[in-house]
Amino acid sequence: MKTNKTSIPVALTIAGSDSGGGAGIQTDLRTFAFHCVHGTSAITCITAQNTLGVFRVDAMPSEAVIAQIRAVVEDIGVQAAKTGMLLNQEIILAVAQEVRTLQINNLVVDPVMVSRTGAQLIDDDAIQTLRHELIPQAAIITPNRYEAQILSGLEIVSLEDMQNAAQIIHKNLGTKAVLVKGGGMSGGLKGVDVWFDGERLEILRTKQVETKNTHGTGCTLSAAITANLALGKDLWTAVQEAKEYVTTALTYSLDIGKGQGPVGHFFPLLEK
Ligand SMILES: Nc1ncnc2c1ncn2[C@@H]1O[C@H](COP(=O)(O)OP(=O)(O)O)[C@@H](O)[C@H]1O
Ligand SMILES: Cc1ncc(COP(=O)(O)O)c(N)n1
Repeated sequence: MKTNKTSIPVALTIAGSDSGGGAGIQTDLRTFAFHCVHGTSAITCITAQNTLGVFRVDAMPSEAVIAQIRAVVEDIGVQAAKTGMLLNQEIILAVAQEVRTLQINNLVVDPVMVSRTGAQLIDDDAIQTLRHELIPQAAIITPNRYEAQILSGLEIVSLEDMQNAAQIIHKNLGTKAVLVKGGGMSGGLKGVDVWFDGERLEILRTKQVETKNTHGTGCTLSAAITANLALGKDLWTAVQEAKEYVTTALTYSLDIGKGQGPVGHFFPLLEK
């Protein structure tokens, strides 16, 4: 049988495993695949997790995280990368060092600290390291409401607060662009995100999707941005298209488990 040798963009996710398959590495790889981007991974930790919550977290040794990143980048090469749940200070330092040394470009940092169910997903001392070592190397960071509060020091209840937080985070943390996500907001702001890149302050609005099944929205959005960057799109286009992708995935979210089910990626197949 003849094989087709296909050249394809490659993206890397450096993140945690979600046993329930709704967030983390599992949803990142799925998102890459639905963008026709080859997905590679460096696993930072293993969570025992389902639609009801996170029950246990086991960290990978930082040397194992470093080895995975090097194995991928030195052989296959990546056009874009994202970070998700990095868990502790040692892993964040290791990742920041590798990103610098291997000159990984197009880095999307999803500063996973607190889930929308309120579960803390990172050690307290790791937040400072994330802020000073990794975020300055990012093309874009994508904090949710609670993460934006931690990074900006502002309490966020209104659209104006989201706009102020995006500007403060951009000024203080040295990233090229910031997207403050509104999934944790109330008062009609759930589908509303705020972008700031030092020049343009933009509001990305979509319809608010009425579903309890929102597990994995943040991971899906940052993975879709990463996939779009790997495909060669500029940052603003990558964000706009990723926002459309996550909105559709929410519309097709999966009613599985007893709690918050995951967003659904199978919409192109279901619509056939
Ligand atoms: N109910 C909803 N309707 C429409 N968009 C939503 C809804 N919930 C979340 N989103 C969108 O999903 C993306 C992820 O945001 P968010 O849920 O705040 O992130 P995280 O999962 O990190 O907490 C954002 O683009 C946000 O606007
Ligand atoms: C392993 C892992 N990584 C990230 C998240 C955040 O998920 P969400 O996209 O719902 O904010 C999670 N719950 N588990």
